[in-house]
Amino acid sequence: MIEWLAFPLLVAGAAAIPKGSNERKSIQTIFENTGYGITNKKGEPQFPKFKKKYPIVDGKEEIGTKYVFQIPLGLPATKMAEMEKKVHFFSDGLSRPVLVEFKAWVIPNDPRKYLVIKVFKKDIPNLFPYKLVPECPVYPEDHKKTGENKWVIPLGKVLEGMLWHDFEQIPHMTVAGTTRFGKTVFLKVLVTYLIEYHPQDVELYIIDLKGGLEFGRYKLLEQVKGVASNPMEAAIMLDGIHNQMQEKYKYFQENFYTNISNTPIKKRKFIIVDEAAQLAPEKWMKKEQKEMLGMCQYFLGEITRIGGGLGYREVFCTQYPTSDTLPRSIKQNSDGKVTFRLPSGYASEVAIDERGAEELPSDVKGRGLYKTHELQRMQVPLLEDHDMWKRLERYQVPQSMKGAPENVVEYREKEEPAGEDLVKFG
Ligand SMILES: Nc1ncnc2c1ncn2[C@@H]1O[C@H](COP(=O)(O)OP(=O)(O)OP(=O)(O)O)[C@@H](O)[C@H]1O
Repeated sequence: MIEWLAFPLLVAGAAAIPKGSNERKSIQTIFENTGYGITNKKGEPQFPKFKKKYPIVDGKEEIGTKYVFQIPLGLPATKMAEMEKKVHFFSDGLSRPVLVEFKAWVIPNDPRKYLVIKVFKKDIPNLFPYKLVPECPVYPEDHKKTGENKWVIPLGKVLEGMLWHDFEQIPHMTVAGTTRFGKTVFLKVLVTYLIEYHPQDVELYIIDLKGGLEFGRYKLLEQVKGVASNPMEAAIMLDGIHNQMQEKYKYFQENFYTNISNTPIKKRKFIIVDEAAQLAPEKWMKKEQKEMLGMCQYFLGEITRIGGGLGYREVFCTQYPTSDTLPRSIKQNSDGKVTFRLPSGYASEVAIDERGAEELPSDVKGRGLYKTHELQRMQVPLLEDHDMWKRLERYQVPQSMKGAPENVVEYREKEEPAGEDLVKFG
């Protein structure tokens, strides 16, 4: 019978990785020591076979080596998925950062799936200044002039280079993380980058429930259409946005538009909520207060449910990810999930559907995980306030010229060929 090797048994009789051996041999020794294979009918152990290796390159720099192995026939895919998670077998053994993947098209013109062990020369940095964020490859060099309709932001540095989030592909995002680990800095990176790359087309609605101090100054930016700093203001703002969205829905129906990406409409509206736990109704609250918070959560859920195709993007942040603070309706429709360090595996499961955020280092700020269909470990760029304001101050306009942009209270759609819309503040 062919069977998956019971690795604890083998570990007991494990051979040490020979000193001075090369990486490839070390990986093979790790396969043997951890039982990363099967025994065939004759009782002979079979391990993945080395096929090829390639350099891993970031820009002009060689940052590691990719080892491609063919797995023995009969090794089940479920075991491969398990093994992808046991990456520390390799990183501990090789004393290097490692990624393990099982995927197709690793070898040119070969659609078969192979086991890929990527060994990197160095780990992601503990500090990644914003000014080192490279030009995003999706933006043409003269993007700031042409205003190309791409909505990508930098998330951070990962082992393989730079990680980006594309709001056209994944319109909504949740962000979790215990206080002081980097959520606010991440939001500042997001807002700054969006404004720098889309000064004409981005509209920001900020719900800052941490007292309104952190984002108060943003009110002065021409792209910021409203800052709500308590649940009542949030409810009014969200009610206005919800009305806008319904109008827009009708407008899309009348024009046979199915998704904003395929229309001439250039504007995108970002609704940023920090700290969402303040919107969770509590037992001790008065009925009216509970209803108001419930309404906010309902509107935020609706934005993620139908807003994506209409050009609304939600970024929903919380320190305490629980089923109350991160409602299912929002989480299910937010396919990009960022988390910084969290206090428990349970909180991590709520935030990203798996454990891991509780194991992020406690002494590295801005270290996070990004979950889509896969999980990536990243270091978010550090953008200091003075640098941010140097970049943004040109977009500051006197409050009087902006009207009173506290809340969105009325919405009118103006039928222009470009499909631009008007938001009126009261
Ligand atoms: N990406 C980063 N790189 C390096 N240091 C960072 C990074 N992000 C945050 N820090 C450091 O950690 C401090 C706290 O970060 P931040 O204010 O973003 O935390 P937070 O999670 O939003 O906390 P709170 O919820 O209390 O506002 C920052 O002042 C900065 O010194």
